[in-house]
Amino acid sequence: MSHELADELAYLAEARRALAWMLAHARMRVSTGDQVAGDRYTAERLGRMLKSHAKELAEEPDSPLYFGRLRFGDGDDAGEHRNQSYYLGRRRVTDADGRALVIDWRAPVSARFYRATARDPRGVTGRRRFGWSTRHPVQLTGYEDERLDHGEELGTASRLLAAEIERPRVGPMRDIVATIQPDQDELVRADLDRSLCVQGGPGTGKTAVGLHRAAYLLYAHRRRLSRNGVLVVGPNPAFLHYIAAVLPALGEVDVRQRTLDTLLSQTPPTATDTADAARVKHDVRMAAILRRALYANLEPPTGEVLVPDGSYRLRVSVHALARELAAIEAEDVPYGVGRERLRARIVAMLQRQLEWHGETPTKRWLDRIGRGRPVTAVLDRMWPKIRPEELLTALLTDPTTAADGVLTADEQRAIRWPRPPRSFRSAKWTSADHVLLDEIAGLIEHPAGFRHIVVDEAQDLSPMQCRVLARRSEHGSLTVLGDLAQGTTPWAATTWPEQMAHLGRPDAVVEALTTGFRVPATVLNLANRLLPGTAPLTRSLRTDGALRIRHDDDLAGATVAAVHAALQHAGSIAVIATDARLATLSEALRAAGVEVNTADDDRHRVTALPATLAKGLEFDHVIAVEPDEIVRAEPRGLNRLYVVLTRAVTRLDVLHSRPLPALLTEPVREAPPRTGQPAGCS
Ligand SMILES: Nc1ncnc2c1ncn2[C@@H]1O[C@H](COP(=O)(O)OP(=O)(O)OP(=O)(O)O)[C@@H](O)[C@H]1O
Repeated sequence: MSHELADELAYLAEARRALAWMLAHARMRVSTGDQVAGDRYTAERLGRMLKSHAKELAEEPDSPLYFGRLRFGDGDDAGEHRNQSYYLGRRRVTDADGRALVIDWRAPVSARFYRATARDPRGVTGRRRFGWSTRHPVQLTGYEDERLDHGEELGTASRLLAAEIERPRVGPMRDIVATIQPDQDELVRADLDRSLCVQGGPGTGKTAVGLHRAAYLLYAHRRRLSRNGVLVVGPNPAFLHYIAAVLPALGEVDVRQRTLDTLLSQTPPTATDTADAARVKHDVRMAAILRRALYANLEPPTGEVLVPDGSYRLRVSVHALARELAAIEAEDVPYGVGRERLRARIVAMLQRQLEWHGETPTKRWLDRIGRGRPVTAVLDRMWPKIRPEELLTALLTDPTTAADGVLTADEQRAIRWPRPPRSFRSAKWTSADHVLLDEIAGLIEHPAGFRHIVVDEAQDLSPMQCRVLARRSEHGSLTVLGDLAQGTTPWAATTWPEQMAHLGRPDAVVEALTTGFRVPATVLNLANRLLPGTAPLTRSLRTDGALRIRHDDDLAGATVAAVHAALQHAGSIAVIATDARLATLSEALRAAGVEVNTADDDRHRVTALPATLAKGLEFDHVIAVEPDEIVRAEPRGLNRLYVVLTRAVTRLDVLHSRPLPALLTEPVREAPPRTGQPAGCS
């Protein structure tokens, strides 16, 4: 064993002792915590905090304590780090004297680990990456050095990076702290107030960047983001399940992760729209229609306000009421605020009259008059209280008035309920209706917002869905991740500036990620044929992939054979087909004795996945069945097939009985010359 490795092993032993001390110390604090705290509430909170800290630490010995080491030289550019050496890990580890043996990957100095280059070393003379065994208990297996002061730099040629991205995928998504790339790190550590839009082809690390950015922001702005500060929005529950472990592995358990549906309602939709109705309801023109429908409830006054008060009769004239109504409408405040403002102005006018009589109204008097019948009755007529469900029921029962001049007759017909419910209480709502209800609720009262929202697969959001998130980030910022080429909804975005405008950030700069960490070049080349000229420019780091295209009239038999062959290799396997075909394929697999994951049991290696739920996921081995059927199943079927094919990490089998979509078999046409920006980035 070399001296250096021996030194490293000695350091590791010391760091492990320090961690054991931290754990023992945390446990002791758990047991004494409630004696230290003054009252029961504080004791309970403190106890909970200490317990979770102790639990976190107890889990730590199973994972590598650190992944890298930085050494600084004695030059000016080293600054306060002159001649220092740091170990970087997922968490800070300190010994009994408070000396940091491992620093957090999010600490400011760690940025130099990810970004220093031989050309721009930033004071760093040496960078070391450690390799660890993947079996438990983890062992240090070696390291890889870059002497930046000698001009050495591995970049993406790093052996440890290659091993990491080629590691078989099993179970949920993993964190990438050990191998974050410089362009990814720039995005992860961007300022909290900066809204980002990240366009990148399949497997370029958009999801990984978004999640690491959330973890970074929570570290750098812990107090500002403490409660309900950060929200992550993903396309479907399967995707959220897949990414759920990343933030907790980075020590962050307080981030809400939601789909748009679950963000909007605790209860799932109880009805479905026709394709035409959904298209209209997701159109941004609905925002203007809903506003118009809501404000159509304002009525000019028809009589004065008369409040008998002891020997006085206080009055507000029709003219004064009309003047206040117009003034408040022009103030552009939420509808609910407008109503209360009108109430306050009426009361203020009554108050002035009382004062004119030489009386001084008390706060109780003001409250009584404000809530009393004469004022409330006028308010209910002029500025009535409205429930979102009531308004939407009226609109979908008869859209004519509100939609006149905005929607065509056909569009109005598409959203009109064929059989309106008796009351809004018995109405059944679709997923798009939940978006409209939220728009109305937002017009009435601003919703509670988040300081930062990470939105994944954002190309698929409709303008109305974008507005849901814009409303919740009005005083915060957004990280918007997506790929225009993977847009599969009827309303998928065609340009990012337009989508960012719907998200309330028209000026956000579009950043591009162009290195592919998942899809092998052979597979990417095949998938890119589906979208000539529009697939984003991605340079795959993976040269090891295998692609097999097979014609077989017995698709079920061919699928079973392909799964058996795939099971000879390590890693996860997905059979992806249209919903309609999948039932037959799953049955054939089970009949052949293959254990297939279900919604309640996902411990097996094989998943049968509908093409519509594949987005964002990845599998070592993908078996895509009958591409032509996937393309024909929906209007943006080519984009769907593009998503399906690009789920493969190592091997892709394409099985077909019908002819393949022509684009996959035609000779590749010369693409128009590319400018510096990826095609999807316009
Ligand atoms: N710097 C990195 N080091 C190691 N692995 C990485 C790195 N960046 C990304 N990966 C891995 O590459 C894979 C793809 O990443 P991710 O899912 O974030 O890509 P994506 O751009 O969101 O893809 P898609 O658009 O297909 O959803 C993941 O397994 C991720 O862990």
